[in-house]
This record gives sequence, structure tokens and C-alpha cells, in this order.
Amino acid sequence: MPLPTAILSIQAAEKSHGKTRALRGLSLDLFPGELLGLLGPNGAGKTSLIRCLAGRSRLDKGAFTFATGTDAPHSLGVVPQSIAVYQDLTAQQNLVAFGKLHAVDRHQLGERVDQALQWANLTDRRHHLVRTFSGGMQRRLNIACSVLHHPAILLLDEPTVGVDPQSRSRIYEMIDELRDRGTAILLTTHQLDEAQYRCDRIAIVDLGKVVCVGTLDELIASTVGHCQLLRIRFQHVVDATRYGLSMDDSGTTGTCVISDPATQLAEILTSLDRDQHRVGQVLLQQPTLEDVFLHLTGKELRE
Ligand SMILES: Nc1ncnc2c1ncn2[C@@H]1O[C@H](COP(=O)(O)OP(=O)(O)OP(=O)(O)O)[C@@H](O)[C@H]1O
Repeated sequence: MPLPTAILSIQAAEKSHGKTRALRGLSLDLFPGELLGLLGPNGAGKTSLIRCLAGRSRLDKGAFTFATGTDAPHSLGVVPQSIAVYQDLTAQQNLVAFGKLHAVDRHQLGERVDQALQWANLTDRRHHLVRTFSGGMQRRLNIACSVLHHPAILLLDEPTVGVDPQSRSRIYEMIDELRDRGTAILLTTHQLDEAQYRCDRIAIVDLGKVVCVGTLDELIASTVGHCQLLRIRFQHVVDATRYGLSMDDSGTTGTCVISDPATQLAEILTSLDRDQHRVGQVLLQQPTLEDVFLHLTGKELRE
């Protein structure tokens, strides 16, 4: 099947801050209606990329190409890493101000503001000053302000930092709703579990370049492979090395990597049963995005 045309194509982007080369030839495509996660260790260049895309900073080299009919900046919504709403205005006043900034038709503005308040779960706080809002409420308002003009592309730089689990989940519902409406979303996050379960594709960036991009399955297949980690906890101390297990120091837990669980697991358990070893617990662990990330960058993600 031919790939759809990218709505945004980033070609060999380069950007330096003084002597620091933040982007070193970064290339990436964003497709309509997808949620693309951008992951990378601290300093990998994610925010530098978002700032250049948002027009807040200029590339030294390389280019951004927007699909025909997608005229940046009107087709772009941007939610920066730090909250960017007016603290001394109410939620409604913020939305009106951002709507005007994004040139929303004044006949449509009232209705869009009402919809945005409802969407962000802030209708009953519409006349409250933003400085009285929790971090999660401010984040939701920030996102609502950034999409009032219905952009085709949304750039979200770590939208769930410092947000409690309830607000986090509402923010992801909002993101899902935007994606279902066809918005293409580029999301930077340090939350590997969120990226693993929420994103359609994931791009891993290190040292200013994309080192791997694809679905989680594709990333796993091209890095750590689809083997699984088998962990067997025994009810007694045993040396199970002859069954292919590496034993831990306590002598009660053995692990091994298996590529064909359906066959290998049955074989190991049958042999253990035959030799009267009592098994307490069996765990099969799939490779995770964290395994892929560590494999590619050798670094842990920190919020
Ligand atoms: N304004 C600036 N002046 C000097 N150096 C900068 C500036 N902005 C970014 N850098 C440097 O550029 C590199 C890339 O930073 P950037 O913020 O883009 O990375 P990041 O992947 O977003 O990191 P984080 O995950 O910590 O937000 C880092 O080494 C950073 O210190």
C-alpha cells in the first residue's frame, strides 16, 4: 500500500545554539491524523525542533515542507513546554484572546470558545482567573487555546509534565479526540509508558538526529527483537540451570530469553513438573519501549 503524503516533512534540519549543535540533520515525516511521539534523552534536540517548527527560532540548514493547502502558521497549533496562558485573565478571556490571535472568524468565536471550555472540562470555571487553576487545568486550557483555529497540525511539547493522573488521562482523551478529527499531532514526552500505549508511531531522537522511527512493533523488531523474558519463581531453592534458566542469588528465581513461548514454555514447565520442582509463579515479559530506548541511546529518560 502506498504511504499517504506527509502533512509535514522535516528535511535534514540543523540548528546550533552557540557551540552546541542541537539538531544535526534531523529528518522526519508527520502524516495526517497520526499521533507521533518524539522521544529522546535530555538535550537530544526535541524542544529546539519544536521551537523552529513553531517559528520561534530559525533553522541554520534544512527545511520544513508542509502539504499543499497547509499554510503554516495558520495550520499549526503549538503547546509549548512551559504553560503559556495569561494568569490574570479568566479561562474565557484567554480563549477569546487566543482566538483573536489565531484570526478565528469573530462570528464563530463565541461558539468555538464555548466548545473549547466544554472540551477542556472547564465550563464551570470559565469566569475564574487562571492563576487560581491547578497545573492540570492550566495545561488543558493551554491546549484548548492552541487549537481554537482548528489547525491541521498540533505540536505538543511535554503536555503532561507535573500533571496528576486524572488530568493526564483527560489530556490524552483530548489528544485522542483531536486525532480522531484528523489532526496530525507531534508530541514530545519523557513518559515511555504513555508513548508506548498512546502513540501511533514513535521517533527516537538522540544527539540531534532521528535514530529510529516506526510503530512499537517495528521498533522492537528492528532493535531488541521479539524474544520474551521468562521468569520462573520456585517454591524452594533449586538449581534449574539444566533447564536453561539462569538462577538469581536467592536460588529461587530463574530467568531465560525465549523466542517461541508456545513451545518452549510448555517444554520447560513439563520438565520441571517431571522432576518434581514446585513452581510458584511464571511471568512472561514482552520487550517494552524502554528496552528499545535503552538499546538505541544507552540512556534513561528522566522527566
Ligand atoms: N537557548 C539555548 N542556548 C544554548 N543552548 C541551548 C539553548 N537551547 C537548547 N540548548 C542546548 O541544545 C541542546 C538541545 O536542547 P533541547 O532543549 O532542544 O533538547 P531536548 O531534547 O528538548 O531536552 P529536554 O528533554 O531536556 O527538554 C542541549 O544541549 C541544550 O543545552
